[in-house]
Amino acid sequence: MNRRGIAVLGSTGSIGTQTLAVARAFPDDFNIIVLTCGDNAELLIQQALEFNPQAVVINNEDKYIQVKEALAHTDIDVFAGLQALEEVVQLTDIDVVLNAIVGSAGLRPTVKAIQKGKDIALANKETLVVAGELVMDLAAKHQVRMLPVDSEHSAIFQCLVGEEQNPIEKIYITASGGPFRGKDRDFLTHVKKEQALKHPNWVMGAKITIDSASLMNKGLEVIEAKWLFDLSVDQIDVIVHPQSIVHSLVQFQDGSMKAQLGLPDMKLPIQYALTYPARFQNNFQRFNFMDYPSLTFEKPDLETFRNLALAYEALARGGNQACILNAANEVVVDAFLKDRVSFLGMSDVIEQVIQSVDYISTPTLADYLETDKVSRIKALELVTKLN
Ligand SMILES: NC(=O)C1=CN([C@@H]2O[C@H](COP(=O)(O)OP(=O)(O)OC[C@H]3O[C@@H](n4cnc5c(N)ncnc54)[C@H](OP(=O)(O)O)[C@@H]3O)[C@@H](O)[C@H]2O)C=CC1
Ligand SMILES: CC(=O)[C@@H](O)[C@H](O)COP(=O)(O)O
Ligand SMILES: [Mn+2]
Repeated sequence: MNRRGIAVLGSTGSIGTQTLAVARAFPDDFNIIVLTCGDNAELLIQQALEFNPQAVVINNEDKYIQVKEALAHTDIDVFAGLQALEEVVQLTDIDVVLNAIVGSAGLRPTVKAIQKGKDIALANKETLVVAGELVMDLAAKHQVRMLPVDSEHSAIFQCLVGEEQNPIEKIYITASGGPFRGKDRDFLTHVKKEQALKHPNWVMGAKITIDSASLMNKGLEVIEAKWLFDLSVDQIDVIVHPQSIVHSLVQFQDGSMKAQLGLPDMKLPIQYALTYPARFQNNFQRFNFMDYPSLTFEKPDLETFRNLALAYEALARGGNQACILNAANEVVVDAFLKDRVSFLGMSDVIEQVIQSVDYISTPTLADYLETDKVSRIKALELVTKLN
């Protein structure tokens, strides 16, 4: 494989730092061209000094001077703001844009990168939740590869290698069930962010960890899978698997099922997205059957965890519904992390926002951006009213 030029969007986060750990292990194979972050200037500077990219972007414009001054003795170009993010993803030496931004803020840079013909390694599931049809059509038009980083989608992607001629009958997306698996609504009435932030198997950023606890993460992943693998809603099932060892399964037309297994470690799906179709030797910890004598499976509880049902409904209705769901969810998760809404209140607000924002059947990019904005305003209003 030629040395691959990589842009890491969201390099200071959980996926971003693990991506750089992978890049660090294979300096002859990966060349970091761009690093970007939201707010964490100190870590961005440290990463830039280690990887010597062509450009860095910090979204928070107030921190531009701090980064600029710290890198003044280097050749690294320093930029700030969303517009700059959309420009740097187009740099000639970039082959793959690994998008590890959290939230719908990841959509516009993904679109720009695709339009410039860059392959996308996608952790930022919100991009496909908000505008899956538009993004996948654009990727097909520009012959760009959409390489999943999300562990379940990477698992499905790996199961599909060599199966290009064989239609999928069904996929099973596994869910850990989160820290509140088996709990009832009485229990959930009183849970606090400290409890919700304790994921049983994965160490991740705060937003996705809350999504896992509320099962919204699984809802977003159902939508992400629909677009990545071109499936209908009834071909996508969720199965709770508390050990997070089976990362997802594909069932083919003859009833045969393939699964991908491994320890819960995001470095593997990140590495596979960057080396695909090759597999590189590494020293990640190996699975030991004796540590997991029993792998178990159970049905998700959609009545207690309404977010998963809401996501299925939004996907079935189509248009801008999943965009509304996602925007409302981003607002309520932020509010929950600030103790401004209760755990169960999050689904109440999301449901009300979906009911109140106008439906658009075939949205353009501008429609999605406007829907995202309007839905956030509505969700904020409802959160404020609840307080
Ligand atoms: N963590 C995981 O294991 C997994 C994550 N994912 C998905 O990957 C994505 C990233 O998740 P994760 O790494 O956990 O999240 P983190 O919160 O840890 O990191 C998010 C990154 O995005 C940056 N960022 C935040 N807001 C903006 C913005 N408005 N504009 C530009 N950059 C921004 C942050 O910068 P800063 O910190 O400097 O503010 C940080 O670098 C999410 O979509 C998540 O669902 C999917 C599967 C697993
Ligand atoms: C690592 C990863 O891909 C996460 O999306 C993970 O799946 C979250 O765990 P849950 O199954 O609890 O949502
Ligand atoms: Mn996942």
